[in-house]
Amino acid sequence: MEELAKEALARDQADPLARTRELFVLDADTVYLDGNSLGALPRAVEGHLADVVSREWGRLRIRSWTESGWWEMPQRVGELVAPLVGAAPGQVVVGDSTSVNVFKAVVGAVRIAREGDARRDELLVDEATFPTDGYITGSAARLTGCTVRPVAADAVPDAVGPRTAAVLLNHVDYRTGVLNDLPALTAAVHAAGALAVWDLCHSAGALPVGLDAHGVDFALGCTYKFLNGGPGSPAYLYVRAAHQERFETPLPGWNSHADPFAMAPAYEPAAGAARGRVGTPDILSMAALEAALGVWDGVRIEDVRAKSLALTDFFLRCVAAYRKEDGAVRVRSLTPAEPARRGSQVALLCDPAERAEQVMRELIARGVVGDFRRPGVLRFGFTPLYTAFQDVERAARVLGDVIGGPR
Ligand SMILES: Cc1ncc(COP(=O)(O)O)c(C=O)c1O
Ligand SMILES: Nc1c(O)cccc1C(=O)C[C@H](N)C(=O)O
Repeated sequence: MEELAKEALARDQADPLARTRELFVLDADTVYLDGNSLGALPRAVEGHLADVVSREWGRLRIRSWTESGWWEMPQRVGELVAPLVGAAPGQVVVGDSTSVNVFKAVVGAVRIAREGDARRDELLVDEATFPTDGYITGSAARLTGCTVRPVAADAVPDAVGPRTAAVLLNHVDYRTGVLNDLPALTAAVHAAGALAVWDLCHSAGALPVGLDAHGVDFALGCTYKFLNGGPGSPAYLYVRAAHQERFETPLPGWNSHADPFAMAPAYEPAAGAARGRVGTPDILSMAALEAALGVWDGVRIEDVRAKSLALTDFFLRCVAAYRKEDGAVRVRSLTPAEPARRGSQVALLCDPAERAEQVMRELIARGVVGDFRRPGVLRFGFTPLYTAFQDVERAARVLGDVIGGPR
């Protein structure tokens, strides 16, 4: 087993992304593998937030809406997210939560689909979706007179048809870490004349997305996972340039008006990404996100993907090497070994499932932080900008110890 520790050291020494770890606040005695839920704190955030609070808010006060660029922040920070998801400028706006952006995107997509064919009255939703997407799509369906049909992502090409208005899919499954085939599924949705809406929460910042290249219609995601924006940091909405003129938001707040300060009684939508705004943006959270996105300077998402796959692959190998066949708890990976099907997390199903929560508690007590999802899944997220191969080896070794005791 010393071999694996030696390999981890050598791989860290050769890692072209090793320098970015220094940009984060981490502690030496903890292996943090929960960046797929809440990313670690980038060092630059604290000083930037202090300045925004003390100078921009404290001294400039109301002037900051113009002088500190607060008003334009949703679009400006959107332009920082755009290259990470493969979007040319002018298509991404930051604000609100993922849940709220699911609502804007799904209703917007239905309205556009109906312009083409008023009979389209069905929404397909990834049956394994993170719950909020399903709940919100259900409500969007009731409001637009659609029905919702949950389907497995792989079954979308067979299920989508002439009645389908839009399909909501998750790029990476939050529970299993399965990476869905965004190019192929988007193409299948389009072949049926419907629109594709993608939730990128678990892929943005971990792997290339290619929204423009693959013709995605709408996309949204949170910024507190692999984009490290902080707890509750604002989400983003992508509306493909070709749809922006026809995008009729279901939440036409005054910030999305063509001339907000006209305070006009009649609504006239803004052009471009600003149409996805609603009300006053949360400046402090958005400021934290803006500073956090600085860690991407000079980083290529392709390099991040290469390291992500190397980390998850190495973790699967280490887990296989360190687990004991006759241990108290057996684990089986729900995350595909096939790289093209793998996001940036590994989900291990415990047998017996009831032991999983206790296993994760024990791991955390021993300095390895992942999370637990019912009924018996241990989730480990790998953030290439700060996860080291030595972290991976240590996490698997501690896991082997925790699950390897007598039955
Ligand atoms: C795929 C996915 N969608 C949505 C959310 C959450 O949305 P919100 O930021 O609105 O809580 C999460 C995680 O919390 C998620 O994993
Ligand atoms: N958004 C979260 C929160 O507000 C509290 C605790 C966890 C979360 C999460 O991000 C959960 C996460 N989306 C998941 O994949 O399970």
